[in-house]
Amino acid sequence: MARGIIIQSLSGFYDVLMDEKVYRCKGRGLFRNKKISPLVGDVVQFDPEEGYLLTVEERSNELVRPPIANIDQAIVVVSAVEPGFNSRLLDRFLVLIESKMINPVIVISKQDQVTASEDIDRYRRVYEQAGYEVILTDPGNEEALTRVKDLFKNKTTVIAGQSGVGKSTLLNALQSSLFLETGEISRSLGRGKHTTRRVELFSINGGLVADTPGFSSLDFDPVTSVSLAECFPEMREYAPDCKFRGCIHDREPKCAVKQAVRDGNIHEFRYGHYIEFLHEIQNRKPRY
Ligand SMILES: Nc1nc2c(ncn2[C@@H]2O[C@H](COP(=O)(O)OP(=O)(O)OP(=O)(O)O)[C@@H](O)[C@H]2O)c(=O)[nH]1
Ligand SMILES: [Zn+2]
Repeated sequence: MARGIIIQSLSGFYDVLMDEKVYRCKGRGLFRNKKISPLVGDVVQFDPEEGYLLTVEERSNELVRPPIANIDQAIVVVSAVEPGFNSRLLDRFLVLIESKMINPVIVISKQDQVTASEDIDRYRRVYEQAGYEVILTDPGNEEALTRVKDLFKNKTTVIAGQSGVGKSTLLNALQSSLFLETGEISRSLGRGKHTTRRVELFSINGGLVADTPGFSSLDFDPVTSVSLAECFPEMREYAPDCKFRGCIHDREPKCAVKQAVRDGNIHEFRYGHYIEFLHEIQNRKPRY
């Protein structure tokens, strides 16, 4: 019996990667009966001679859009300009990624077009202080591209970020064999065209990367008001010192998180976004 990772699925067939070879397999009635639908990223046991999937191993996580399982890492791309740096949107991506137990890394693109570099530098420091790895890139910066490339080793990675921030451009610069389409940003609409569609995992520097943007949906469905603070690494550090158990760091007295904001150890805009997201979650309509 052999063990591999599904890197592509197309109309009933699954391409399974094992030892740098791809085996085209069929699912089996077994899966349909058990209502298991194999996903790209699934670790499977399979029969390489007959070309059949046998079992799907338990997933560490899964996304619905794009449909992909067992993601270790998400590279969140935000651009410094066009579209301009948006910390609220970045924080939304970070919360969703953290809530799926995926490790986020922040890439700030288009550094070659930056005029007010001190602003971007200030953001870099805030996010580094919060506990994130931050890499400033542009297609000509070999040193930064090498840092990004080194992230992929032995991991399954998705690239996330708003349209037009340069996700395809970054992947192209990393591995020209990926040949992703890049679209000129549509200035009139202020957003790029969606040019990346399929879900497929590509080998890159000893790991796998999805060629489609991760997290096309940005609502906080699986996040509760109690679990939200755990999606902010700098809050995880202070929350155990809050006076009240179950403190959600909003109106409670003797809150260690709010104290850390006053002391300047947690950045104010990060806390502000936390409160915004908290109220959004508290006000969401229950679903029946
Ligand atoms: N000057 C400069 N332009 C960049 C950089 N990165 C991307 N661009 C340009 O920005 C535009 C959008 O880049 P894409 O790579 O298509 O963006 P994307 O995030 O893949 O967009 P979607 O496919 O819509 O999600 C293209 O015109 C790129 O040439 C950069 O670092 N510097
Ligand atoms: Zn608190």
